[in-house]
Amino acid sequence: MLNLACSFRFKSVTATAAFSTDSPAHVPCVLTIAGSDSGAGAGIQADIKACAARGVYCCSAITSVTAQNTIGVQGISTLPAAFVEQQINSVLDDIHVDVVKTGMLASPEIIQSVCSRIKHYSIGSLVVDPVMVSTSGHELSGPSILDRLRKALLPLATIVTPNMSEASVLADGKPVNTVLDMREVAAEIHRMGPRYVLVKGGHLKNSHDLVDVLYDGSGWHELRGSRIKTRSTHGTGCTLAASIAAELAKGLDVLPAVMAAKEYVAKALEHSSSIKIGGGAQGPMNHFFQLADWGKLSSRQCRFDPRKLFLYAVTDSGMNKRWDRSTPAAVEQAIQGGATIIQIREKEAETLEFIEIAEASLAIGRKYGVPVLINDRVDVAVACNADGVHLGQTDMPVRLARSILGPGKIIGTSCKTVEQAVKAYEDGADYIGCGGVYPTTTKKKNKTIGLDGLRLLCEASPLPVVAIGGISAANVEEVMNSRPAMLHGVAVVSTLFDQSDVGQATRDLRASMTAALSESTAGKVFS
Ligand SMILES: Nc1ncnc2c1ncn2[C@@H]1O[C@H](COP(=O)(O)OP(=O)(O)O)[C@@H](O)[C@H]1O
Ligand SMILES: Cc1ncc(COP(=O)(O)O)c(N)n1
Ligand SMILES: [Mg+2]
Repeated sequence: MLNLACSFRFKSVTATAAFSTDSPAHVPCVLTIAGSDSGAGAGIQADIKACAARGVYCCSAITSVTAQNTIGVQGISTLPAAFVEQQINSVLDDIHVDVVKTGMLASPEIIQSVCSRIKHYSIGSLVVDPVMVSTSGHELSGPSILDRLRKALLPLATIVTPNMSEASVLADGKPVNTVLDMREVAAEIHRMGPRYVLVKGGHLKNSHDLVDVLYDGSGWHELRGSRIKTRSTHGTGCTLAASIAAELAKGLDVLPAVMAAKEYVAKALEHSSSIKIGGGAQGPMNHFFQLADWGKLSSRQCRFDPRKLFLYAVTDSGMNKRWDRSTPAAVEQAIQGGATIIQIREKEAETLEFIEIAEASLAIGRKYGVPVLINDRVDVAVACNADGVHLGQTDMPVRLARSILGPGKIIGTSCKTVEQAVKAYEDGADYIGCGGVYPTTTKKKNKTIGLDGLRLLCEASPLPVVAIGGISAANVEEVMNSRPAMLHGVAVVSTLFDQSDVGQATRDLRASMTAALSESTAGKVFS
């Protein structure tokens, strides 16, 4: 548990501001203009759920009402454009909306009305999900809308998010079957006016990985994720677009917003594979898999669980080479021995080799549910969709890394002083690595702060702390018995990896930690 005394001291200023009556906090707000899905897996219903799950308020203007379920679409009733316009006026005349998101717009007249309202209310952030065919394969908007979509709506869009078949239709039937096709069609659609184009790869065939391609007018970002085996894919596109709108409403730039939204959709899919709603081929997702209160999520996705810091294994390429074993093999042995979090530290590897090592280690971590972080290299972490990064004081600043990685990734940073710890908290870090507690050869020129330095920082830190530096089974009891309030674990390098048997070394360390815990008298910290 976090020590409230410590965290309260640093949060008291924030807490006062957050609860002061004279300036109520601004709640990020999205207006979705889309169709209703009676099955509630897609459309307006998905948008409102996704926004709520992301901590954002969502208003709605309904364009069509569909009789729909997990089997398909049984009927569509499209509303008059004037009434869609009236709904939009009602919202925007009264409520401050940060981002507008459009879904199913089934007539050219409705598109015209939407464009006129976007201009009239000077909406500066617009996410267009060009819904044409539902995931169940039913046409939702026909070719009659294409002209207005391309010429009137796309030029107003911050980002447009077609799936592969929608991208093909927008590009006059150009085949879109491969990632290369996705890159090319994204550039073609970009020429129609949107600032960003995200071609979604959920329908990529014969590919273990899923790739979404984001094009910003000058370069492409291939956002990879593993395909999740589930029937609960109804509404994935709506949910992604609404989540992007929610992240933009919270102030993220487009790339981090897309990445945070992808992360959310992937987690929702992972948590939905067990739910069984409806009898059709595509069931809905569980948007609320991480139920949390409004305030917490709007600033950051679910809080980092500090228990993950308990036995923190930091790999070392030199040691693994010395013992003639690959880093992924060492990672698996450490996890099997009881490591609770992994950091891939590759000081000599070239970028490609680092990415390959990281991807292989991530696959192992995901198999055991153990987070795998990347040391220093945010670019490598983005490239392999790692669970997060650990940054030194001279690496990329935490605040910048947070803006790139979004709220869903774990960011740790090394601190020796209380000032560094407070700044890490203010900049959005999840935990602090504090050391070197004892002299160590693993990190050159590393000032040793001793147990006193560790205790001093832990007592003042607003974030969970993991101790690092020369820690082994021989001295871990002393570290744990010092029991500073925010200490949640120990990070070790040579104790595990400069050994012939990593698994056994990990088990020995864990046994010493468990023994120290059972004898300790101070309050529970290593929970
Ligand atoms: N089975 C899956 N596993 C992981 N991600 C998926 C899966 N299916 C879709 N996605 C993701 O969901 C988002 C929506 O993609 P897609 O399903 O192609 O859109 P649509 O629902 O509009 O057809 C994309 O980010 C895509 O990568
Ligand atoms: C009313 C409505 N709007 C949009 C979709 C697209 O759903 P998906 O996100 O699966 O492409 C849908 N099926 N129904
Ligand atoms: Mg879609």
